[in-house]
Parts: sequence; C-alpha cells; structure tokens
Amino acid sequence: MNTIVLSEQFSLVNSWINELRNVEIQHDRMRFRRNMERIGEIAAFEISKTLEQKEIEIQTPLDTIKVKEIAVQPVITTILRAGVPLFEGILNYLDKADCGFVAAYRKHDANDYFSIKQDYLTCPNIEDRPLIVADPMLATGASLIEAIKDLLTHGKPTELHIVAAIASRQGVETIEKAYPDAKIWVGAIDESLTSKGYITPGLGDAGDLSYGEKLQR
Ligand SMILES: O=P(O)(O)OC[C@H]1O[C@H](OP(=O)(O)OP(=O)(O)O)[C@H](O)[C@@H]1O
Ligand SMILES: O=c1cc[nH]c(=O)[nH]1
Repeated sequence: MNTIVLSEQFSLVNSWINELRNVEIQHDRMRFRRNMERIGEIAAFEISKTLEQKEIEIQTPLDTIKVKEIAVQPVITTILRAGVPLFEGILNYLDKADCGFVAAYRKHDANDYFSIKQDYLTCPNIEDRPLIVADPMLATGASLIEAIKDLLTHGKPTELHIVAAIASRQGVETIEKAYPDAKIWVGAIDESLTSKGYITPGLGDAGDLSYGEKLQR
C-alpha cells in the first residue's frame, strides 16, 4: 500500500489533528505549529522503518557491538512557507538529513482561478538518496507536482516519500497517478475540496495559521 493514513490506527496523532482543525484551538499559533511538527516527527519515525539499513560497528566504553543504522541519509524538502513546521518535525527525528526548499504560491486571476508560481528552489544532490517532500495540505496537488518536478532536476532519488497532515481524496489520487511509486504519509484524508481549492472540512489556511494572514498576490 502506497498511501498510509496515520490516523487510521487511533493514536495521539488523532488528537493533534483534531486540535489543528478546531477553530477554538487552532488560533494558538505556537500549538498549531507544534502539532504540525509532531505529525512530522511521527511521519519521520514511520518512514525510518522503511529506509534501507546498513550494519555498523560501534565502540561502547566496555566493548564493540554490531548494530543497524540508516544506510543512506535522506534529503528532506518542503514548500515555503506553510511546510516549515511539518518539515521541522521530520528533521527533528531524521536529524542527519540534508535539506532543500521550494517557494511556491497560488497566483489568483480576476476570476479567482489560480495557478502555482514557483520562484525559488535550493536543494542538495538527491541522486541515489531517499527524497522526502513535506507539504502540510495536499489540496489539488498542484504545488506538489510543480515542486517535485523541479526537485527531480537535482537527481534521481532511490525512493520518494510525501508527507502531508491533511489531504483531499482528489489530491491523493492526483499524486498517486503522477508518482505511482511514491509513498504518501498523510495524517488524514478529507473527501472534498471547495471551489477555491481548500480542503473541507480541512483546517483552513495552514500558512496563515502558522505565521499570520498573507496578502493575496
Ligand atoms: O495542493 P495545492 O492545491 O497546491 O495546495 C496546497 C498548498 O497550500 C498550502 O500552502 P498555503 O497556501 O497554506 O501556504 P503559504 O502560506 O505558504 O502560502 C500547502 O502548503 C501547499 O503548498
Ligand atoms: O485547504 C487548504 C488548501 C491549501 N492551502 C491550505 O492551507 N489549506
């Protein structure tokens, strides 16, 4: 199974997603960012179970021991700005990873249709390394498709992991179709999108809730 829904098996993740969604709690920005970060931490832990391992020998004060370690450190990337807390959570656990960043935003026209504008990308070499892309809200999937297309100009990863806190069913299907080999780690999947491309019930605007209301461009 390539799409893993973290809240399907009840755990603390459900409580964190509930708080992210709840209008009476989500305005507490520090808690909102921290809950996103915690979902990133759990996703990183789950991803770590799937990563290739190697055997290493370490020296304790008393003896040596052969143990398992991650064979190839991943590259963790995210889409600014909403992705930062989720990204931080993944990096808290996969703390030896390299990191890359993409900046993208929805550019609205007079009819309120939007296209994705990407104006910044910096990333280490991802050739033969696991690539993790963190995007908290997988709504239409347009931002992720654009970001991944550009990230893949930095090499061919051994595997692709996508992490989202909340996804729409349509967004998941779009990514599954575009990247059938990718593993999608998602907190919860909601059934609908609004006419403005917002996940519903969703949680609202993740970037605004983390960092303040943006001016529309
Ligand atoms: O799947 P899509 O339809 O492309 O939408 C998803 C995008 O929206 C969110 O960013 P948001 O608008 O909250 O971010 P910002 O505050 O960083 O601009 C999210 O982080 C994605 O990048
Ligand atoms: O529901 C959505 C869709 C895009 N961006 C968000 O922050 N939320």
